[in-house]
Amino acid sequence: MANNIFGIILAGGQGTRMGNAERPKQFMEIGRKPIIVHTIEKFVIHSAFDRIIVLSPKAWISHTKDLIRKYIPDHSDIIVIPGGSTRNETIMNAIRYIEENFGLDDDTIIVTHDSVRPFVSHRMIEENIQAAVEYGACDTVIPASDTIVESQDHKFISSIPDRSAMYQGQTPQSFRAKKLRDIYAGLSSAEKEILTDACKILVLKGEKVHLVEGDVTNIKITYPSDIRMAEAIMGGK
Ligand SMILES: Nc1ccn([C@@H]2O[C@H](COP(=O)(O)OP(=O)(O)OP(=O)(O)O)[C@@H](O)[C@H]2O)c(=O)n1
Ligand SMILES: O=P(O)(O)OC[C@@H](O)[C@@H](O)[C@@H](O)CO
Repeated sequence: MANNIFGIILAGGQGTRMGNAERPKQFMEIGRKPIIVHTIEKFVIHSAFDRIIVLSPKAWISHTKDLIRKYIPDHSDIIVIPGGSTRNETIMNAIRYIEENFGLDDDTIIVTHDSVRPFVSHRMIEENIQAAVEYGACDTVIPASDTIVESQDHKFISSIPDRSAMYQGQTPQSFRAKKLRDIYAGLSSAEKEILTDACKILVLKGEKVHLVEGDVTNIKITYPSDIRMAEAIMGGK
């Protein structure tokens, strides 16, 4: 059966680490355009998506729609709905919307991506779709360039894992949506509490998640210094 494929742009956060009370960081500008617009543009040009669902904080829904109307000429396939209380609740809002409006089955694929990673490439998106169809789930990663140090007490090192087996997670993270939703629904509150991404939902239950090669330029804009880094990357493109 043909896959229904949805792009899920995660923009439901407040950007507290950016320290910018005026607006959440996804609405800040780089290269004279809001970060979220750069990211949406990367998904709009990819023909595989049946729809692109953008999830923003409730208070920023109309602003998001205004930006899309202003910057994205053909925005008929873009839907804007509210995000959730956590990053994974935002993903579950997207899956619920898909189920209610398009139907949800084992062939429904979602490509979830941080709205604040505007330098995602066509290749990463394409390989995410392929891997999600073939393997059911995938994570976009880059090999760790620094040695990873673990400290349980935040004072002394408790372990230094073998760097050759270490990666840094990025996004997109892509899935068969129904399976992700069903496994997430079975997690305890304690299990949900420790999650910082979506792939761990599956990893906690021993499910396989395939690796897709990311890129060092696929940065997540988190702190003020990342804005300068993003402008530099923009300048290089
Ligand atoms: N409830 C949430 C929380 C985060 N995100 C999105 O997930 C991505 C990665 O999260 P992060 O960089 O942590 O964004 P924020 O949560 O906004 O940042 P902070 O933790 O500094 O508040 C962002 O695009 C953010 O908008 C989301 O869709 N819904
Ligand atoms: O919400 P946070 O920014 O703290 O973390 C999000 C990250 O975990 C996410 O962007 C990928 O790195 C997942 O591997």
